[in-house]
Amino acid sequence: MKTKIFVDGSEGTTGLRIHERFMKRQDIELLTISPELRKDEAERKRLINASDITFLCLPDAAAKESVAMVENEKVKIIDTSTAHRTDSEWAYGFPELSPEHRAKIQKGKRIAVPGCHATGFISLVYPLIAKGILPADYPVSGFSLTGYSGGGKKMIAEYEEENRPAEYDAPREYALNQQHKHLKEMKVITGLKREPLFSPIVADYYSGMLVSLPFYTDMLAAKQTPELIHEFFADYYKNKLFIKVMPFGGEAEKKGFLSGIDCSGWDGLKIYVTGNGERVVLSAQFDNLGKGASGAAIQCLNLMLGCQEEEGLNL
Ligand SMILES: NC(=O)C1=CN([C@@H]2O[C@H](COP(=O)(O)OP(=O)(O)OC[C@H]3O[C@@H](n4cnc5c(N)ncnc54)[C@H](OP(=O)(O)O)[C@@H]3O)[C@@H](O)[C@H]2O)C=CC1
Ligand SMILES: CC(=O)N[C@@H](CCC(=O)OP(=O)(O)O)C(=O)O
Repeated sequence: MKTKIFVDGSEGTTGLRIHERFMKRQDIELLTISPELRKDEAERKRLINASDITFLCLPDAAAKESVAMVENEKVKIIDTSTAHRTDSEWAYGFPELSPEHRAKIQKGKRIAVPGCHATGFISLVYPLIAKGILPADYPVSGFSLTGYSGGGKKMIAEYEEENRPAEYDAPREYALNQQHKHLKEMKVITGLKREPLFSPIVADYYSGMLVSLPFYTDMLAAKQTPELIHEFFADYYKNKLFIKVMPFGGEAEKKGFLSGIDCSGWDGLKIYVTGNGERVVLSAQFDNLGKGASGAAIQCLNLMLGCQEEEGLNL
């Protein structure tokens, strides 16, 4: 029997990507909403309760409203918004972090898909804290480059507007008040004692991310070198389809540049370890719309359905 799926917010950036990926799948029956009714509460409620699994691709407030509409206790929810990511009743949709995360997604009825910046940050910090390499009270800081699709339909329209301001031609730092919406999940999911100092930067390309976090090696729990940290990550993410730890001293270092766009259109995440004996930089490179949003959401769905984890994804 086919799994009935409804995408609430199917005309948004993330919703469209999720919808597109289902077009080719034989195991799924898509429940669709008429465009003119897509914000109609009664129609959304009807479709949510008629589905086996509903994806929420909505702003936070609307995502909370949708969850409150669930009356059919069999309905499972995969929420791409920030609304439920630190709620312990929800599974955090990042299966590579630990066997416990994977199991909670497989058995779960409520799954929160990680935020895009948070995906890169947590892929780097969670393993280091879990294995005692990074003290939980380390003052973690970092920055993150993102394509403008990370800002959804509104930001896409602003960047693609013919008479846009000249400042859009250059990368722009934001979240200057240090209150970015992903800080909470970065702290709660990794176990850090405080929220990191985190500076996102949006630039003039459609999609792709590069999250980079610097560390002093002598402030880590045991004597570390970039080579040892590289070995650690390669082992931690060994045999993971969606996470590749790139060779130490490989192509990127030979070129001398890491780009924010390299993983655009790909659903996995690459990790780089660079630096020297005193200072090491860990970087996660991926697509904000792939492993940072719709790719991660579909990966969670596949785990819940018990099918191939990579079904319908670009790897
Ligand atoms: N873009 C990205 O890289 C990522 C986005 N996310 C998250 O995914 C969610 C969706 O984001 P994104 O796709 O970028 O946003 P968009 O703004 O592109 O899309 C949101 C969609 O939700 C619709 N919508 C708004 N309110 C309601 C409502 N009350 N009922 C039904 N539909 C509604 C909007 O309608 P309308 O078309 O009229 O505007 C729009 O189509 C957000 O929570 C976002 O933070 C997560 C990870 C990455
Ligand atoms: C460029 C840009 O504005 N990007 C968004 C991130 C999009 C995202 O990941 O949003 P969720 O938290 O809902 O997952 C931002 O930094 O707020």
